Amino acid sequence: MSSRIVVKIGSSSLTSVEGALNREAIIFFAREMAGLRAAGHEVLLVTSGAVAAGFREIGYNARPRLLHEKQAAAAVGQALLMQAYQQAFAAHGIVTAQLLLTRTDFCSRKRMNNAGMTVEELLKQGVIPIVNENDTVSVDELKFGDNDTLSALVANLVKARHLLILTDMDGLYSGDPRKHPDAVRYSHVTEITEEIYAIAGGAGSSLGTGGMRSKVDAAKIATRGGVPVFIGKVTAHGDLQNAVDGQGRGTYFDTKLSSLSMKKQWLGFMSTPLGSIIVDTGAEKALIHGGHSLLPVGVKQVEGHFHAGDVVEVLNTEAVVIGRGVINYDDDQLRQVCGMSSSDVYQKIDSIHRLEVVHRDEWITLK
Ligand SMILES: Nc1ncnc2c1ncn2[C@@H]1O[C@H](COP(=O)(O)OP(=O)(O)O)[C@@H](O)[C@H]1O
Ligand SMILES: N[C@@H](CCC(=O)OP(=O)(O)O)C(=O)O
Repeated sequence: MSSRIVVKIGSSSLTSVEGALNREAIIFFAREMAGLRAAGHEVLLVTSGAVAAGFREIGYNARPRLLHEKQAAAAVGQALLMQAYQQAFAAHGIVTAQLLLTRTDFCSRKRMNNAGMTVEELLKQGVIPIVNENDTVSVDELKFGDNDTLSALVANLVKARHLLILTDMDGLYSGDPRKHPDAVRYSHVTEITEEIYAIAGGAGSSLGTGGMRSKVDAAKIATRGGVPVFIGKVTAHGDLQNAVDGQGRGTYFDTKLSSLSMKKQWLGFMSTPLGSIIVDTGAEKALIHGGHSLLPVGVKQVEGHFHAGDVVEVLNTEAVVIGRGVINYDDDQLRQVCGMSSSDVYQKIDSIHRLEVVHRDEWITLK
């Protein structure tokens, strides 16, 4: 059956430790993706490797750590990366397109929809869109950093049938196999729990950025959007097709039965919160388990400057983020009424459009 597939390839699979593009690897992946196309699938590629491919060329001895150095290396490496993909796909008669995206492109629904429409047109014309983060213009606090999150957002945007995150490890293990050789592999994860996060650990190889942790983050975003995820290794002919067919060397993450609406996906994973509020345990329960709206009485503290209609992050008393929502108050209004009963709020403020601080329809649980 034909379907739309997003393939994400990490730096560790595309470059050597010395900082050069592994052209053989690119030729191999292009051939495998051409195979998926020949089998009737639509393919989108999210690729890392610009920094890794460019740092030696620009004159650095090791992968740079400073933002402006990484950006400079990416500017050199991105051109090399695209040139290599273009040549490799052209050998199979496939045209490629470059899409460089930033987090802000997803924060604005208009820009996101425009990107979506461009992708649709490219796929319609038989082109393979090749996506990377626009490293040159991304500032630190608005960076995806790794491309795992980006691939999940792209997969949700195009309503992919599968997201395949390819890396140098054949899936998620019970501990980092580099440090724990006796770790065992999970072939299937039905729910991404705290335990799964704990074993995914910190940053990854010397070439990559996100490690397993960011891949699990990505799996959470994609599966909540209704896209099943594979994290694993593709090194031999047929591995990629096997990954699509459920026979891959890696870990499969199931989708939630009821996938989130695009509106809630945007709220949870693409919007930029402009402030945060801390709520008490009663309000936490009401929001997470009761499916209720947040009322002023449950708000303990307000941080940041925001206006009604902005998105804020909601934290519990242990400072853990429990979700995000669209706020119905300006921050100074909310400071005046936090902890108050609803009747007192009406007396304190003359004109409120809504009593709820965050309405349940404008809320997403992230805990
Ligand atoms: N529990 C785990 N299971 C598998 N790999 C893990 C785990 N914890 C950490 N890792 C590390 O994550 C690395 C992959 O992440 P990364 O280097 O960012 O890859 P990429 O460049 O492909 O995105 C692996 O090489 C491995 O060392
Ligand atoms: N946009 C960056 C991606 C950074 C990175 O290393 O990502 P990844 O290998 O996916 O963890 C690049 O192309 O170098």
